[in-house]
Amino acid sequence: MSSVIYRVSDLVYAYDSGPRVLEVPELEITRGTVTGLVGPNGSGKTTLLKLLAFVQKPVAGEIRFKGRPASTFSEHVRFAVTFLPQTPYLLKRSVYGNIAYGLRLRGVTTEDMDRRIERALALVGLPFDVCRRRPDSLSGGQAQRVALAARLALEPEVLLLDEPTASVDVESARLIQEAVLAARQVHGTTVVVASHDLQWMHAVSDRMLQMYNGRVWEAGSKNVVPGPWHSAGEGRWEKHLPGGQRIHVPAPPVADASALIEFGLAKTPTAGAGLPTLSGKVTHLVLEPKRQTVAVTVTVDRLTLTVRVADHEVEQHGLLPGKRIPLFYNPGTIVFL
Ligand SMILES: Nc1ncnc2c1ncn2[C@@H]1O[C@H](COP(=O)(O)OP(=O)(O)OP(=O)(O)O)[C@@H](O)[C@H]1O
Repeated sequence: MSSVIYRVSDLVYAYDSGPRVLEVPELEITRGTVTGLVGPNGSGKTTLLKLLAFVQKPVAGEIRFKGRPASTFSEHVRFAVTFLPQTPYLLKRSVYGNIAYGLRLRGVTTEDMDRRIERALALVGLPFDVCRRRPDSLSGGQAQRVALAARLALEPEVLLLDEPTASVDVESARLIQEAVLAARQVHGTTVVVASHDLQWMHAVSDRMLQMYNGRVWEAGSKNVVPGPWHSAGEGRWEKHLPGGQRIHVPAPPVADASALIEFGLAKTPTAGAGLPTLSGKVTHLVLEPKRQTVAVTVTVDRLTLTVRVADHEVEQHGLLPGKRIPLFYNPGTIVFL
């Protein structure tokens, strides 16, 4: 069995006849992993999740699921993939009725039903007697956990979650995190989750993808740097930062295009030798425990950039908030979005 569960190629999506809101030349998702999608509002996270859920049809390109091309009506994806939208809808019936609904559709028998519902509720930290309650008597966090339990009860191969912790309390966010990790561990569920909660994402995801303007790339040291870019003559282009520093780029397609730039920590005399550098101040550090890395946020004039370093480098180089550090970049590798 291949370890790749999704293989996306040349995917394009646009709503009605509007502009392209998603362009993914290639993307693979490995079975049994948790992939986090991060990006600003409108960057395309929900759109990508809906395409992976096969509830929307791409304008162009293909999504292969378990090695086979899949469409919105494919039999082999219908029961394998389940999607929890940002504001899940609970039916006007008891909690039990809500969770049982999907199970009945899949032909689960009555004896199995109670066992699966109890197990799913336990995964999200709710007792079985919540079954009698009506959705309108639940708090926002409980309702979100019931909606998640309804998906977990299906023991799906793929669980797609859109902002599962957006409007829940801290305890619910923790329980949702545990439920996601348990689903992966117990059933080998592949999870793709979009969230703005970076700390939460770092705790659950094996891999993080960054989205911006409908594009996707591995999150890490790449930063979106907005224009405008100014011509410096002789084919040279640069951004003028308010403190007087400049970022040199290849010719942009339009003067206000955004550039994708990878920065490195110029920590030794040889790292980034010969490449241009910027001087910035460390503002905060976020531990990424699963990767044993730390995301270092650095402010360069008024531009906020992120650099990823191995966790041992933090101590080694005394990276503390307030410390001034040099960052290098390679103008030859810069692309425009
Ligand atoms: N139903 C729709 N009709 C037209 N355009 C849409 C529709 N839904 C989303 N869009 C547009 O598609 C783009 C991507 O939106 P999407 O909801 O996928 O982003 P997102 O990253 O999930 O945002 P958020 O973090 O706010 O949920 C945006 O420009 C948005 O305005």
